[in-house]
Amino acid sequence: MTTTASPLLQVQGLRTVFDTRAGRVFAVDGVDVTVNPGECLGVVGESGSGKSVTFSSVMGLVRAPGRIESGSIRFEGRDLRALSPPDMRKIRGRDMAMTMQDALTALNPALTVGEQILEVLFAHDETLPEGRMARRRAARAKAVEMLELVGIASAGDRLQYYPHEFSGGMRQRIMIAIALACRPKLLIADEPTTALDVTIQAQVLELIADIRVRLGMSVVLITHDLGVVSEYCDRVMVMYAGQVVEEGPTASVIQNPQHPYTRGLLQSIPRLSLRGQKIKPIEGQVPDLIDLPPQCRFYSRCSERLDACMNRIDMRELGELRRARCIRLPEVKA
Ligand SMILES: Nc1ncnc2c1ncn2[C@@H]1O[C@H](COP(=O)(O)OP(=O)(O)OP(=O)(O)O)[C@@H](O)[C@H]1O
Repeated sequence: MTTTASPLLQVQGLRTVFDTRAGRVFAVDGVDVTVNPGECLGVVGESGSGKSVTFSSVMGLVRAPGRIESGSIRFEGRDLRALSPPDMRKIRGRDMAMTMQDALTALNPALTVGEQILEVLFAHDETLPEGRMARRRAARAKAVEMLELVGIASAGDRLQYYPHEFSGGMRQRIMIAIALACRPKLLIADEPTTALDVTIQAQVLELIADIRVRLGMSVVLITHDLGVVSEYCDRVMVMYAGQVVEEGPTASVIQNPQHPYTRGLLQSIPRLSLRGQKIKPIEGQVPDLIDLPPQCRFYSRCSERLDACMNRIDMRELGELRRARCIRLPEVKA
């Protein structure tokens, strides 16, 4: 993917916190994200690393007790944090859309899937004709088209069905259809396959990959699975305890991981474990995000730690569009 085109999404220094009874949770702490037009960015990391909160922040969907404390979020150059709630609602749905991990709770159980797709189209689709009946007819035709696009047969009839009448895989497809109703430029798919069995997982991922090419959109794929990233993503961003710890073109990161955490992730999955090495899980726990010491966040779990890792560790540019947050790495001066 070229780096010369202006980014579709550019996030800099994002900090999102949750004020809880136990204290302030630094869920996202100084995260930078770039998504270029047409590319697929994989976001990987263990549970609680801040993947969902980062992209809920981008979508303007963080709710109290959470809030964005600082950072800038630009979409096609527009500063999203400066937009009014109605202007942000317009962008959400029309220009960028996010599908949630659990389709059953994300969909409205009281509305048919047709009503839910129509709701999005009526709110955002400026190409619908004037006049109540003509508008409804055109929107219905588009809803059928979207269900067909995500591979749902007898789409016209299925518009009358409620979410619970579909299987888990079908519900994910419906959520994708709703997200795509207005042909957004960016689709953020948060763990689209978590609740699904392996065959259906592959179908949903293929579907997203296929639609991405057909609609020419960018995709952010949030996942625990580096295997999925290696198959579908141009670039990967590895998150740990609210920070990005490594980033770069997928093949380069997977063949030559620079951060000990990325190496740990690779060794903990069967398909991609480095040649000749045994599969082994990363020992220890993600640190408590409330009381974070200034040191490297991976310190307590890192087998390569040095005394100097007790200091604050910044991201280092490594050349070839790669970056990692580890003191052991030589910095490349541009
Ligand atoms: N509503 C909330 N209240 C308090 N803390 C929260 C809330 N939502 C998220 N967090 C904090 O933010 C951290 C990051 O959450 P996030 O959902 O972004 O992780 P994730 O990497 O997407 O994990 P998963 O893969 O399990 O979805 C959590 O560990 C939690 O500490």
